[in-house]
Formats: sequence, structure tokens, C-alpha cells
Amino acid sequence: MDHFDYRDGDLYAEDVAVRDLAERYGTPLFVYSRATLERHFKAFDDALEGVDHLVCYAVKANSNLAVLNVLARLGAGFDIVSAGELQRVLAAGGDPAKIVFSGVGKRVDEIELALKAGIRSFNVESEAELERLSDIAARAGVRAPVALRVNPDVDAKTHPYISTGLKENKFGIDMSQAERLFLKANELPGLKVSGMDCHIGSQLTELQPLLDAMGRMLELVDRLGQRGVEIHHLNVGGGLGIRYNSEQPPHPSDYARALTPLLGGRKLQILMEPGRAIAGNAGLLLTRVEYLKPTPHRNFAIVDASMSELIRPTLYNAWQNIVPTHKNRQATTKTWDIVGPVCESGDWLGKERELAISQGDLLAVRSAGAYGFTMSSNYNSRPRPAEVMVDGAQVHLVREREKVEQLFELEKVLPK
Ligand SMILES: Cc1ncc(COP(=O)(O)O)c(C=O)c1O
Ligand SMILES: N[C@@H](CCCC[NH3+])C(=O)O
Repeated sequence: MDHFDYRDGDLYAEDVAVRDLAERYGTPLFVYSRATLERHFKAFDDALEGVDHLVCYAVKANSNLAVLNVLARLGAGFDIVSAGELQRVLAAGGDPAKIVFSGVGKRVDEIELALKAGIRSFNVESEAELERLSDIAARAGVRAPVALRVNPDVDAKTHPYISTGLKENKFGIDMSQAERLFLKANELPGLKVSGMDCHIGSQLTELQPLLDAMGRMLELVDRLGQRGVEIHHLNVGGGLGIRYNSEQPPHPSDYARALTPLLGGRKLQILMEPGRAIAGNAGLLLTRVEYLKPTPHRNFAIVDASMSELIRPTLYNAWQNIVPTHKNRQATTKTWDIVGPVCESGDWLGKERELAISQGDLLAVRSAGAYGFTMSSNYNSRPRPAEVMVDGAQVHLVREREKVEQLFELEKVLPK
């Protein structure tokens, strides 16, 4: 069941017409569905039923406190990549004991904060980080729980910008160095080896690369076992794709069904770090048509959202569905490029879309719940949009629209 659906020709988010949301909160506006977020989280959690597991939602996909809080209430863990994300999770009521900390560039202060919070695991990505983490923990008189993120050199078959598990990528520890570094981690005074981790890329629509990566990790787990290093958890990362257009990504249950037999009786807790698959299709971006600008070459529909609010189309050439929020019977269908007001030729949200639209119409950019708001910017001094979460017939304003004054409140002109 889709929680964004048409009723009598009007697009609804759960039980609320999105047209009413635009009237009440203005545009551009991010709209999230609580029921969808919950359903997507449970799809992962239920898929792993019977297996010792923890689903750690990747905060970078959508870090609004309300989103984190909804997931925390379901018992979610969290995958963070910065002190900022750590503080968000804690502010949203997330359990620090269920937090894993990924990322290649953890600063000293970030490590200290995470240690103090008592997180579940540091996903360490280099030898230098291993040493830094051990030093900081030993000085504090504790042992930091670590998982080494390995780079399995598997082609995730996704966009090169979001592929992370190839040996030319900056992520993870090269497989040829992994065994030595696990042995070293086992000896360092400030560390307690707890797991192995990997994340090969995002928007994956095939299972095979994920299973190949898992296979390589399991071989390493076995080799380490023979050398006295015991691995307690295996973190398979995130990456499961979603349907933007005609993709047919595997369901979490397909993934779990393929993955669990590979464990072959090994006693390993399974961690997953899905981001997009939970938040992506739980949100949309509402935008209003400001002007129609037909030219002899292209028809431009200039809307009030832009690459500042949703950078995915221009950054990855990503296709996201753009739909009218109600049927326009006056307009005839034409081919439009949906572009924003920002001063960049790359400021487009969709190209060559068949739409019957007039000035003033509302459009919804679908699948904008993940890597939408979190990747937004204030480019062109555009205040970031408000965010609302719909819960049945209720609407919660979960982030106010930014005010222009806030954009420069930290700035100062030079003294006279
Ligand atoms: C380490 C790590 N874990 C999890 C994720 C979440 O990925 P996705 O949103 O594709 O599930 C990412 C981002 O790709 C990541 O870098
Ligand atoms: N930001 C990317 C996904 C990359 C995830 C970061 N590891 C996207 O919008 O598709």
C-alpha cells in the first residue's frame, strides 16, 4: 500500500491532501509519511527475525529529529558519520548502545564524544584511525569497541559517485591489509575488536554484489578465527536500492533470505545500515510552478524548488518522478524541463517530462525522503524549506522554514 496516493484526483500523504499542506506551510515543502517510515523499518527488522540482528538506520539519509525519533521508538539502531549526527540521535531519544560510527575522517573530538556516549561500535576505516582511537580510549582508561570496515573490492554496479566498495575508493581497509590490521587491533591497548563491517555502495538493485561482499567477509572471519581473533558482529552496511522509476530492487526479505544461509551456522550478530530504503519513498518535495517559459527549443517549467533543496538530479543525473498533485483539465500535455530559480544551468529537477500544467500548479517530486533535505544548501541565499510529517490525519511541522535573517546571523560586517 502506498501512503502517497490519489483520492478523487488529489494527491494525498496518508489522510491529508498535499494541496492543503502547501496552503498551510508554503512551498517548497518536504512531506514525510510516518506510516511509510515505520513500514520500511519493520521490513528490515522482520526480515531478520530469528537471526540475532540490529538494524542501524543510516542517519545521513534523513536526519530530522522526528524521523530519528519515530525509528528510535521502534527500537532502531543508528549509523552515524559525525558528531553532529551523534548529537541528533541522542536529542531524538536514540539509544547510544545501538549506535555505530562510520566514516573515514573521524576527528579527535568526535571520537571523544562518541566514547563518552558509549556507542556500540566504531567502524574503523584505516590504520591511522585505529591508532588514534586506541590512544584516545587508553588515555580515558577504556577500550573502544571496534569493527574494521573492509573494502571487499566488489563492483556494486551503481553510479560511480555512490559506489564505495572498489579498491580505488577511499572507503574501508584494503582486503590485503585487513588481516594484519585485525591482529594489530587485537593487540592495541585501547581497543576491543567486536566486528567486521563493509558498505559497498548505494542504490543497489541487485543482490549479487552484496552477497559477494558478504562471502569475502566470511572468509576473512574464518581466517581470523584461526588466528585467535573472534568476530562477534558482521555489519553488511546499507545500500539496498529503491524504486525511483522502473527499478526492481530486492525486498529486504529477499536480501535476508539470500544472506542468512551464507552464515552457515557461524555465531554472528548481523548489523545492517539501510538509509535510502527506509526514508527515500517515505517523503516527497512539494513545489509550485512559478512560470511557464516555452521556447522554440525547450519548454521550461520554472518551479520554486531547486538544486539547493534537491541536488540529486543534477549531481547524479538521478531521475525522480515529478507528478501533479491534482489533475489540470485546462492545460494540454506538453514536454517540460522542470527547472528551479537558481543561477546554474545544472539547476534542474527533471527533464523532458510529459505534464499538463499551468502557472501556479503544484507538483510533487517523489522519492525525496532520503538525501533530499540532508543534502540541501543555502546556495543563492535560499532559506531551507519546512518539513512536515503526516501521521494519519495529523500533521506535524517537524522543521520550520528557515528565515533569511538566520542565514546571515553568524556573519559580521567589518568594523568602521
Ligand atoms: C557506511 C554507510 N552505511 C550506510 C549507508 C546508507 O546507504 P543507503 O542509503 O544506500 O542504504 C551509507 C551511504 O551510502 C554509508 O556510507
Ligand atoms: N547521497 C547519495 C547516496 C550516497 C550515500 C552516502 N554513502 C544519493 O543521494 O543517492
